[in-house]
Amino acid sequence: MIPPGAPILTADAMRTAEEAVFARGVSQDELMERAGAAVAREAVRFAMGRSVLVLAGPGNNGGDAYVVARHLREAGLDVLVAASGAPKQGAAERMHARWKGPTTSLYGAPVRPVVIDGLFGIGVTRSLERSIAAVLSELVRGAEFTLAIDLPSGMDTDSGDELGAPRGVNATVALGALKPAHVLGDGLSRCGHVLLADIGIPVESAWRSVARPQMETPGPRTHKYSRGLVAVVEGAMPGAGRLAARAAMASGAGYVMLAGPDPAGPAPDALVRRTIDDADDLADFLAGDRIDAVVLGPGLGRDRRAEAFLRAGLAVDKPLVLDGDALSLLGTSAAATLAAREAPVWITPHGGEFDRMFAGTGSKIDRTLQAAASGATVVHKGGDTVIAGPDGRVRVLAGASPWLSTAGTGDVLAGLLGAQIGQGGSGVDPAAAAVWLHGRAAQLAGPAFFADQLVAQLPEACSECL
Ligand SMILES: NC(=O)C1=CN([C@@H]2O[C@H](COP(=O)(O)OP(=O)(O)OC[C@H]3O[C@@H](n4cnc5c(N)ncnc54)[C@H](OP(=O)(O)O)[C@@H]3O)[C@@H](O)[C@H]2O)[C@@H](O)CC1
Ligand SMILES: Nc1ncnc2c1ncn2[C@@H]1O[C@H](COP(=O)(O)OP(=O)(O)O)[C@@H](O)[C@H]1O
Ligand SMILES: [K+]
Repeated sequence: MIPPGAPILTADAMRTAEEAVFARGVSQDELMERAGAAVAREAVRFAMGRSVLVLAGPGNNGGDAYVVARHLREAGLDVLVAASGAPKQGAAERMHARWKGPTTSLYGAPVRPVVIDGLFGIGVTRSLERSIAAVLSELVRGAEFTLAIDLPSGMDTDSGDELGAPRGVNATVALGALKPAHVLGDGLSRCGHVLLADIGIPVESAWRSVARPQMETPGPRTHKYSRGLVAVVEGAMPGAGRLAARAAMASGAGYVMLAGPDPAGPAPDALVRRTIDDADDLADFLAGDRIDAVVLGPGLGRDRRAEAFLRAGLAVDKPLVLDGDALSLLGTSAAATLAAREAPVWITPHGGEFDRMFAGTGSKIDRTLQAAASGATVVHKGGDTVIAGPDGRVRVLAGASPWLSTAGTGDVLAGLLGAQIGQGGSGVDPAAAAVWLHGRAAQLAGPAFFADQLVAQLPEACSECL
């Protein structure tokens, strides 16, 4: 569980935000006291009177840990600090000096039912030594509940790669803002529930976790065309196009058309079918005045006809979603092709498709932003779905149901996005709305669902946004 709509800051950006607070006259001690008090408030609730082992490292994460230990002791709990080297300077050293309770070495610390992990936070620069990682892992495994201060110790803050962090942390209190490691990669399985503590650091960030969108209830003047006409292009695998079309229908589109060489098929009857003979025919159809958004790629195929359909789609001056086979066809020329297009375009690659289209360096957020420099809004899917716009805005949905890893759920997302952009909106906002609805529908569907059943949950997910 990740706090929705929360800012995400890199380690450097967090330090800059912290400096601004110091420049306004807040002392380092005051900020550390706030951080420790915020973590202690959560820790007391979870400890429920059990004895606590506070792990304290040599840096500021350790400084926070000594504050937590003091508060928990004042609350009447039995607290033991296990230190890996005492802090030598600054606020952390002063917090260490204020700790009057028992302290032991990290090595040889006893297992206790509650562990507070304050060894390392955003200052980790290299993999933990094996001996530290092993002790940490053992103490966490032996505990009934572990709460990490800012991050589980041994995470790369900006990429979410684990650098020795233990498994089994139940909750993490993110200080001041989320960091990429709370929402990316290994962080998804290492942080447990992520709680966010406001410690009075003003944070500005173009990067945020996805929040529940606000949808509009149709009014007396609404008609089917004003709610968006979405055209879904069907190809070699008709089921995929139909899933996308049904997802658009079940998420608020006023009118959905399925266009392809042979668009007949099972219900729903409300889906309007249009036979397309060739790419010229498709271009004429898509250019029609009424069409607000085009979805192209699910089940399209990769043959010459599919290529021609893709060219026709790219040439149309309408908001466009490219998914699946369309992305495979774009391949390594994706960035150039997308940059050449003037009308808005969204692409929805999974990790494999993304890697076939873009090189890129850095974290998943960095690489998705680099891809969005092509002018497309990029929805880089996975357990951590990263949405990046050409304007530099980023939205991340972390921790969606892993049951989504079933064929056709990507087609559903493409249709959902078609419905969102058919109703207006640009860049990351409609993409974040589509990804939220997709994730919520998956929660509602529970375990072991298949893509059709995900579509069935979309009206319920929409009802939560009204
Ligand atoms: N920024 C904010 O807004 C606020 C930040 N606050 C808190 O500060 C935390 C960041 O503190 P920080 O910068 O002192 O770094 P931290 O995580 O304690 O680690 C540095 C120490 O660990 C060591 N070390 C590193 N890697 C290692 C390894 N692999 N193996 C072994 N050692 C390793 C490193 O040693 P060195 O690399 O110098 O040898 C250094 O001694 C942040 O997460 C939050 O809790 C709050 O108090 C207030 C608001
Ligand atoms: N382990 C997972 N946890 C959360 N979401 C996942 C996971 N695996 C896949 N998903 C989501 O499921 C969808 C799968 O899309 P995709 O791979 O394109 O499937 P398909 O092409 O079969 O429709 C994406 O929205 C992705 O984010
Ligand atoms: K920590």
